[in-house]
Amino acid sequence: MEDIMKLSINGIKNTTDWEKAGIKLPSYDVEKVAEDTKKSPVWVHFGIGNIFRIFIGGIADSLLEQGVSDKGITCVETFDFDVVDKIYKPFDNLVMAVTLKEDGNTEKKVLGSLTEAIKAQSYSQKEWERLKEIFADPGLQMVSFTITEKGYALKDSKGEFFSFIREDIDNGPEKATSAMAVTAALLYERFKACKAPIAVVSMDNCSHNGEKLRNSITEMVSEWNKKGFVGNDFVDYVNNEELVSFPWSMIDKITPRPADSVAKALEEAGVEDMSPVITSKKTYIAPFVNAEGPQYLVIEDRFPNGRPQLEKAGVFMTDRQTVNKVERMKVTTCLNPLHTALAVYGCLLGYNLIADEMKDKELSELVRRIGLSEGMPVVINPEIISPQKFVDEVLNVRIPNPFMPDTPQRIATDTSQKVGIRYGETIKSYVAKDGSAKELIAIPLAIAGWCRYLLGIDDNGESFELSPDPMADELKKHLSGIKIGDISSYTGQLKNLLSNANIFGINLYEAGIGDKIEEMFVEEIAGKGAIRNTLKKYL
Ligand SMILES: NC(=O)c1ccc[n+]([C@@H]2O[C@H](COP(=O)([O-])OP(=O)(O)OC[C@H]3O[C@@H](n4cnc5c(N)ncnc54)[C@H](O)[C@@H]3O)[C@@H](O)[C@H]2O)c1
Ligand SMILES: O=P(O)(O)OC[C@@H](O)[C@@H](O)[C@H](O)[C@H](O)CO
Repeated sequence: MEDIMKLSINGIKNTTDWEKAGIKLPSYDVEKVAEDTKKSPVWVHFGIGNIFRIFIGGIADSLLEQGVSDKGITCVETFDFDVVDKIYKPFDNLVMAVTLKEDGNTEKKVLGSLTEAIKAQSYSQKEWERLKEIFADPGLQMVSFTITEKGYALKDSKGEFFSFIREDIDNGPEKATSAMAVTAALLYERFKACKAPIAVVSMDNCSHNGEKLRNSITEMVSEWNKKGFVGNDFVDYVNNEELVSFPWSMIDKITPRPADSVAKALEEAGVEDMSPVITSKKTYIAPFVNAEGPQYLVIEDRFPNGRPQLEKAGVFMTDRQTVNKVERMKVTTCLNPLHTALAVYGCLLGYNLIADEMKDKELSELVRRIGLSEGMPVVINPEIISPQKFVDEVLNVRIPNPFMPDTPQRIATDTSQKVGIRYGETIKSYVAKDGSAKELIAIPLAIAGWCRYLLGIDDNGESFELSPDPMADELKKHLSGIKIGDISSYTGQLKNLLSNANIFGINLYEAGIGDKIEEMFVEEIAGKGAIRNTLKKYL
């Protein structure tokens, strides 16, 4: 029996057991770093889930290990308070980072760089006052975000404010609840306290993420201004990029939900209480995070109050144009569109592991065509990373990594929020180049697959649970009346969806592929096995 090791500040004091188990520990003084960071915070992060913990937390850990920084990250959650209560507090904010290599080896390191975890609840005076204090500190340099794409949205697909955003607008900064309102309210505190500059950095997978974050924050502030909650001087502060900058970024590291197999291996090595939890808000999280080794973070170097030496931890610091090119390369052509195709077809064809799908002749061909034949011709080379090398690594090393417990079900989450970026941008590039996107086959097939996925019935006729999506109810309504095995039940139900430029970034009929997608979809509802047959026909 191994000695029991507890992931806690006291637990990691007995270094020998951890070393014996092959788990690296922080060489810096975790308690001192936490104490110093609480006294003068420099970096706050919102959306403190899996990728943040291993990748951004790993960057801060690396800077501490190298001695180029003596501060960690202050973690803030606006959405899922269970994350703080179940995963941060019981483990003294420590993270067990597990890297799953392609050769089957794993690297394990405890990260001590997450120094405080705060629930942003404006109704809880203690936590709200603490947040105000942090934002009032002139030394605070940056606030970053991984709150998922939907965390930035203020309006629904009809262009109306969501009801929770409407409440945030009506209730003003003191009662903010959503991530955007909380951020705007805390920037207001900073403005009132010191007017010091700050960088507000989205690290989510959305195209032009900095612009998206900026638009949402400035819109919230403008609505509050109209209602008299904040003055014009604050509006000017938030709109002045010399004072409040919104750098663009590109982030890349496949970070699956925590796997039971990894929890078991850690427990067998002697680390106690490693079980994953699924919170009531459906965050899949554990005291550990499992992820692949490759990682890329590219950030626009626009930090008006200075910044940690991120480049020392492998972050590419560059200009906005280069970030935009890298981001387009990854999110719109070389990685995420492939992922979404594998997500929807994986659910339809009964897969539970992305790596297994790469052994499937049709699915492997589908993503090769999306990335290599259809995506690559419209990629603009960002120079700092080679698109060809990048896509080759994605297709041949990263997605097929058999040790990565990544699932189509995870990637299928919130697809309605992503299709516009993952496919719409490439479709628009073809329209700009050739006048239409008619020559595309694999991308329309991926979109038809998503529509077919929304029926929640797989290729064997068995029903499956759709992954969460904020538009799920609305989308299901679009498809009402469609029956598998009865192609006459299709009477044009997809037309509203496929013509919705809010979802796809472009009206797909105007792009010349709406009819083709309908045709593929109808072929896919013909009966059992129709999805497989359709893939074979087109690939
Ligand atoms: N996991 C990956 O492979 C990966 C890779 C690159 C980029 N990303 C980006 O990071 C995001 C988060 O991924 P993750 O793996 O950490 O997910 P996760 O589920 O582990 O964490 C998501 C975090 O965002 C918060 N959140 C969710 N919805 C929110 C909302 N509406 N408003 C505010 N906060 C909200 C959650 O509470 C949680 O803290 C992704 O959506 C993507 O944009 C993820
Ligand atoms: O994180 P999401 O939900 O935007 O998308 C799911 C995956 O495609 C994504 O997480 C990838 O794993 C990631 O983009 C790789 O860097």
